[in-house]
Amino acid sequence: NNVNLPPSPWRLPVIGNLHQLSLNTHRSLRSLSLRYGPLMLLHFGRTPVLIVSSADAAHDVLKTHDLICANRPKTKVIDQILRGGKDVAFAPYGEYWRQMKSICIQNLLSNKMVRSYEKIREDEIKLMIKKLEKASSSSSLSPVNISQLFMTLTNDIICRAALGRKYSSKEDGIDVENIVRAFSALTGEFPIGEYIPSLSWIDRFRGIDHKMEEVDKRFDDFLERVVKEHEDADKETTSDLVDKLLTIQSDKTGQFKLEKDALKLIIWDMFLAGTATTLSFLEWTMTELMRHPKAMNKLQEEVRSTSPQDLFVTEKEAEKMNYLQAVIKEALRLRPPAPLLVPRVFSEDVKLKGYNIPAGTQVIVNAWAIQRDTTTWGMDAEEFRPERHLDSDLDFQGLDFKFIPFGSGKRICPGIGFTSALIGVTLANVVKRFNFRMHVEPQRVQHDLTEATGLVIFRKFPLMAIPSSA
Ligand code: HEM
Repeated sequence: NNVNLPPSPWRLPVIGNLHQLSLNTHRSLRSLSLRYGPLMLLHFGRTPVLIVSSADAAHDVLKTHDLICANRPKTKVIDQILRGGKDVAFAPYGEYWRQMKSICIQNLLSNKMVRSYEKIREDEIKLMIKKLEKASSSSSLSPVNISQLFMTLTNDIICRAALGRKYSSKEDGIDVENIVRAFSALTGEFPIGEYIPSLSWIDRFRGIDHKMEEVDKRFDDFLERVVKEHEDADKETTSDLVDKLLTIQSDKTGQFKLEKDALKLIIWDMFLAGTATTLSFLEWTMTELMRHPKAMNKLQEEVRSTSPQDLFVTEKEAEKMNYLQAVIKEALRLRPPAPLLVPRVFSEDVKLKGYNIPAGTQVIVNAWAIQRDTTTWGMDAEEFRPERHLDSDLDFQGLDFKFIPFGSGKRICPGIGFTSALIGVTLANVVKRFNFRMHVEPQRVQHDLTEATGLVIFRKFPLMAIPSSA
């Protein structure tokens, strides 16, 4: 029944509203929602998709109706790479998902586990600082690819915490960073066949199907090797995530059976959900700081005055730096790494603000638009201004719906602690030791802030800067 559906823009036969979306979906969706309202119904092909664009509407969906909106839609990428949602992030809501999420939390993401990786973080940040020192002492003053440094940092930390050691292309002939990039690019390719099955040939023609198979195969080969290495290793000496997963798998007495595919998909999720988002956060935060020298100076003053010269800023110190914490919040507000969160789907019919939404409707929450809404954030909502957080208790734990970079409710990101521990101490140590001059290649001046496409938004072109020792 089509009675009292939310407002919809005019749509074309077959493709629905797809022609109204640009590559930067969060931006086109906001423009449409400004005309059609905070609850707007679009059609991707024949699939109905509810677009949620205000804090108030997000509260209704993610809190009031969290339970019937806790499923994820099924897609081709999920079917192929994630074996129909046998991972955590795309598992259907239910007992399997609950068990899988709790395994990740207990064995990698809990506060206790996160604290145990402090030394790993410190080691890797120090290595990154060494690279910056080398660049800053060279007489050539050549720009450094900051995005690449952050990619290596996050990737190496996840590798060491989850897999027990670093995997790099040089020694292992395997380039994990590249797989992460390739998969992220894939989430930005709009698979038309997903929504319009009769047009699936276009995906084959564009090579999406082939790229998907390739990413799948490369990552699977990598994981196969990691698992084998752990199976062969001396059990007494190691206890990383993979070891723990193998123990759970071999436990025949427990009620939950962890299949081999599921074990690999947990690792896959930790990699993709963890590396891409954290990298995106770091590169955009540094971008904003370099574009806002006043904020950068204030941050440097805070860090340099509270942490003794030449010493590594500890995590405890970083947690207490008010301006640093405000910078982190402001970057998560203005440039949420996953601007449309992760899509959900209604498992039952539901009534929202008087509108009828049928079961099976997909739900996209435009956190990016909500976090730039002038009615809740004020007229300067588009500006990067960390000061707005200084006298406020507002947090990103998913309780206040005007600020939801990690989502909310049952499906909230379980990696908030893991990420928070890393980003503060990374930023503090980097800005403490170096001043940065942004370097934009002349042919890219117009595009310096261009966003790549994908579920997680990277910079389209890497952030380049010339560091000098402070
Ligand atoms: C700045 C960093 C990060 C951001 C912005 C972020 C954001 C998100 C968002 C928006 C969601 C969807 C929430 C929802 O549907 O309501 C999510 C889910 C998830 N995130 Fe994160 N995340 C980050 C870091 C991490 C890290 C470090 C890990 C693990 C190592 C991780 C693992 C996951 C997993 C497994 C899910 C799926 C949860 C579920 O479906 O129940 N994330 N994240």
